[in-house]
Amino acid sequence: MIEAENVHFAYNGKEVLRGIDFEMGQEIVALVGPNGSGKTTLAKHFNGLLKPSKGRVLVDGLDTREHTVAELSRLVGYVFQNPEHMFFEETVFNEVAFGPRNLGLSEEEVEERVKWALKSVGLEGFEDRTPYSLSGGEKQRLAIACVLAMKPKYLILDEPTTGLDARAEEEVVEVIRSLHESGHGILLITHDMDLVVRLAERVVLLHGGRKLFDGPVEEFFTAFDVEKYGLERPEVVELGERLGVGFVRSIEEILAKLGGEV
Ligand SMILES: Nc1ncnc2c1ncn2[C@@H]1O[C@H](COP(=O)(O)OP(=O)(O)OP(=O)(O)O)[C@@H](O)[C@H]1O
Repeated sequence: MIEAENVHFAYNGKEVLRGIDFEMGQEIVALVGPNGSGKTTLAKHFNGLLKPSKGRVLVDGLDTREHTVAELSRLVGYVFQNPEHMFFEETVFNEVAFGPRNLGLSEEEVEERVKWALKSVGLEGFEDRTPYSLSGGEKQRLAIACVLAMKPKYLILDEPTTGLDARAEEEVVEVIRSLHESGHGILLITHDMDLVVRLAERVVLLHGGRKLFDGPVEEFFTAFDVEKYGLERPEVVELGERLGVGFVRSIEEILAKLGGEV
């Protein structure tokens, strides 16, 4: 469980988190909100990169103020936006091996983890490639593999599909689904409401450093005024309503519901 209790945080005296309460387990939670609302700042509290100026954050009961980022990254993996800027090794293998080697694991264990992490994101066979030669979607999956190799229980993914074409996006979505199915809790920071409706179980909306919504994705898109916060309702949700089939997350669901009525 990741728990935030009344978290406040200020950069140079300017408060950007104003008393956030939040908790999540092994679920997929979408963290949304306009630019500058505090999403990244909040997420950075969950692996200890930032510490609250007031309130506290607990990760599986560990108070982040009492533990280092290195300790917390074994529990919470953070995949940053545009992760390709963080690659520095010459091969995909070494890129993924970097974290486990730093943990002091034997080379045999390192190899096992690298294989497993690359397989989890569908990049088997890419070991000897240079990270820079990968496509956008492959780079994103490599970044996930690097974090996964630390075997974290929770993953924070910051805009994991931005800039990807439809096919690459689909591959990343599949990786996220399968990580969730294998028991990871996933915090998805995104501006993409289509991604939210496809993947998330719960939505948390930040605005001006405050939490204004925290609930099921269905309630967010049907009972909450998302447009007021500059967010768009996904087309599939609009379509479902117009066709009178209620809340749906995909075209397949619409077809299934219509088919069921015929
Ligand atoms: N290192 C920093 N120093 C000073 N101010 C910062 C720093 N990082 C973020 N801020 C400010 O804190 C506020 C919240 O920023 P944050 O990056 O958490 O928002 P966000 O919701 O993730 O935005 P976006 O959707 O644009 O990524 C913004 O006003 C931002 O300018």
